Amino acid sequence: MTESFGARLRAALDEHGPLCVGIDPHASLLDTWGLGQDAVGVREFGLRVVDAAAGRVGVVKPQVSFFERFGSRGFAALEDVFAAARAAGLLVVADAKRGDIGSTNEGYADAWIEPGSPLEADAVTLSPYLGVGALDVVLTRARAAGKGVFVLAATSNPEAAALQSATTSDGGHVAAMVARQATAADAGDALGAIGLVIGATVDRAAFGLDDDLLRTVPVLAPGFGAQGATPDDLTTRFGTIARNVLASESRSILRAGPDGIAVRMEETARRYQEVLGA
Ligand SMILES: O=C(O)c1cc(=O)[nH]c(=O)n1[C@@H]1O[C@H](COP(=O)(O)O)[C@@H](O)[C@H]1O
Repeated sequence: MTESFGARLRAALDEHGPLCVGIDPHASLLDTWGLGQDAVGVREFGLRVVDAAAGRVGVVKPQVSFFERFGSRGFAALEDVFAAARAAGLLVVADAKRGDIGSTNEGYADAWIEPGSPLEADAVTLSPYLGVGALDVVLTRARAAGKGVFVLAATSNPEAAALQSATTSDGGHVAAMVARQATAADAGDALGAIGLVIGATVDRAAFGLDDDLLRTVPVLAPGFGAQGATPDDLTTRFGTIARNVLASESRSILRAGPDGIAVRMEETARRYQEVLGA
């Protein structure tokens, strides 16, 4: 039987702690890393981050846009980065933020979480703006294939708060409605396959994202590092669910450059472990 994404994520979190390293080859970072503004540059960047991550963290999160900007060559580079990461035993979260009407979502499931697909990842980020129900096909396919998804609930960027904390017709909040609908079928005692994105910069209470709703839900929490949240926010923001949280950092790690990145990752990973008392 295929091992569930929740079980694989649990094992990665328990072995390596919460740090998830974002692979975001911003144009400015390619320059400082001495790499070209082309598909060769983003491929090399991604492979070097994977090299540093292997054995030091459990999860990497390549940001698709920075590869996509080079068209088919960029996607080929992304395929190589995914393959190298998975071969190194890292879980790969494709930060693609997909989400469309149901029939089109089938194509996204084929692309990002279908075993054997050229862009096969372990999980993909999804936007629920066309309705959580429209994502059902991806959620069902993820569970069946031992893959995961992270649905955007309360994102780390300040512009999102008004929309995501808006009040729904039943008096709750949009983010909580997304959380409830997306994770409804995942009830159980262990981590599920359907995760949520909840920024480390947000006040969960303002979005109705109480612990009760999130007990067994994997949480992808960007906002640590460059956006201002610190490792201590793992416990101050997430409290009793902190052990189910992936603390995602991109620029704060990547700015260490090709020579410093392994040490930066190690130190940062250790800091999160200390916060959790591991
Ligand atoms: O889905 C994401 O990963 C994501 C969600 C969110 O709420 N906020 C957020 O910053 N992200 C991504 O997380 C990364 C954050 O990068 P840094 O701010 O450099 O750590 C970027 O790749 C964002 O696209």
